[in-house]
Amino acid sequence: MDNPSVNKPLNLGIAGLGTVGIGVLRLLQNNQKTITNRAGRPIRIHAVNAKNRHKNRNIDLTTFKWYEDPLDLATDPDIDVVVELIGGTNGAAYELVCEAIKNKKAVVTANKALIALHGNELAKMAASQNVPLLFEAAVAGGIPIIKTIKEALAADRLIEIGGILNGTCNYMLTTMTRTGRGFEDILKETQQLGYAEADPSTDIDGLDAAHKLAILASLGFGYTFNFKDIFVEGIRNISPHDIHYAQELGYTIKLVGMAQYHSENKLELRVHPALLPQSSPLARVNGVINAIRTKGEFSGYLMLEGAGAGEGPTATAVCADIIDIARGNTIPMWGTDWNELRPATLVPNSDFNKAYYIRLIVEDKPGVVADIATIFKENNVSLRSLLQHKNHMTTDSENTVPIVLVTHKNRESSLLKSLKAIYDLPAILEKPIIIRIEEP
Ligand SMILES: NC(=O)C1=CN([C@@H]2O[C@H](COP(=O)(O)OP(=O)(O)OC[C@H]3O[C@@H](n4cnc5c(N)ncnc54)[C@H](O)[C@@H]3O)[C@@H](O)[C@H]2O)C=CC1
Ligand SMILES: N[C@@H](CC=O)C(=O)O
Ligand code: NA
Repeated sequence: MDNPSVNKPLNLGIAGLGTVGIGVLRLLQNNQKTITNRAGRPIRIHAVNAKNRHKNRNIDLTTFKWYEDPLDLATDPDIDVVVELIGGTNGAAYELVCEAIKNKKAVVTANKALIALHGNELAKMAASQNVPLLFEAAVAGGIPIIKTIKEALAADRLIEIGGILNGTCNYMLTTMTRTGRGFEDILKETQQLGYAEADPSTDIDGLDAAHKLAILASLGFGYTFNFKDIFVEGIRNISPHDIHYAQELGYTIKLVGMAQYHSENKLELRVHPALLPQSSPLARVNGVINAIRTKGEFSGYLMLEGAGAGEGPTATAVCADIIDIARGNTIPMWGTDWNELRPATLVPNSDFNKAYYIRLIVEDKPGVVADIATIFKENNVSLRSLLQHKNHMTTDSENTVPIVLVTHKNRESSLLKSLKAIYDLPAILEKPIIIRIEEP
């Protein structure tokens, strides 16, 4: 087949020279010959942009044109593809992507926040200008999950997608589990490794995982929904004590992002810490590694695991998109026309139906356990186990004791109602800790 663009170089304009941007420059330089062969044409960096031209990045930028304003990349007639690696949803990144599309440039971005919040609007713009907009790096860095859903699973209807979507949280929880160290202590170390978002609260409070989950759900199920309706809870309240008790019960604590198809126009999307049975495949995914499992009506279960963040893996995903554009792959952004996506509502957490881990700090005196059990009974919450632990959590009182409860599957509204009443008991000394249990 004749391809008019064979051997014509593909010219890139790259905005953002941080962890991912520098990774892309290095990868394109190191593997230039292989990439040219596989792309079928040379791929050249024409111009770059970042906030600070003079920062030492240990890489030679003198052969590229430098723009002070990222929007100049969108209007430069010599640029074919704008690569947005700035991050964030407002301001520079959004404007650059819109301007690039308006100027009929292909766009590659690693920006999950942008795609999660403005994806459908951008898909519509890209379709109207007939340009590709690719974002493999935006979900789970180097794991080729976007391509897998869009291409390999294109024939199937997915009913579940989820897993471990944030490398920073997974690294932190893994290190807390291995060392018994506390949350704050480990946070700084994680930031230095280059995995965390510019504002680490985006990672720790679950927002980054929610961005990725929203993209996976739109792509995999074919729906749009209100991003704010995703249930999101981060890992700030996870203590080494809960990690320890969970281990005693045969579980590991991970931050999970789960999307489930419930019925026509109804989806369940949630991000929260969860107790996973130690024998489950996700429980064994440690460190900065991410893992995503899909369940399709015909394909069944499929799990992909790999580096969800970091310079090399993320750059590989960005460059794969660039190579796709060079090859002329023009699959629409959501794998289907943007106007094929239907609106869905999301299940509120009060309607979740899960098993729960609960930790209470109680005054050790007769009748407390009976009072707790009565409240659960009144609210129709069924318990699976109750363990009273020797107190190694607090030093202030010998009469204080942790109680760890595990429930069967219950409606979350009933559980929350019970816990509110339990917290009102005078013998309950701290706000109850609740962690959902994710069982296969
Ligand atoms: N770091 C990682 O492992 C991963 C990051 N991502 C995504 O990739 C994107 C980039 O992330 P990082 O490289 O980690 O960020 P970073 O903070 O290391 O780099 C951001 C770059 O953008 C530039 N920049 C910021 N504001 C700008 C503006 N107004 N105009 C021009 N340039 C501006 C900065 O100078 C810097 O060069 C984000 O969307 C992030 O979510 C995706 C997957 C993994
Ligand atoms: N901050 C993210 C980086 C990539 O998406 C993470 O920790 O997973
Ligand atoms: Na990816």
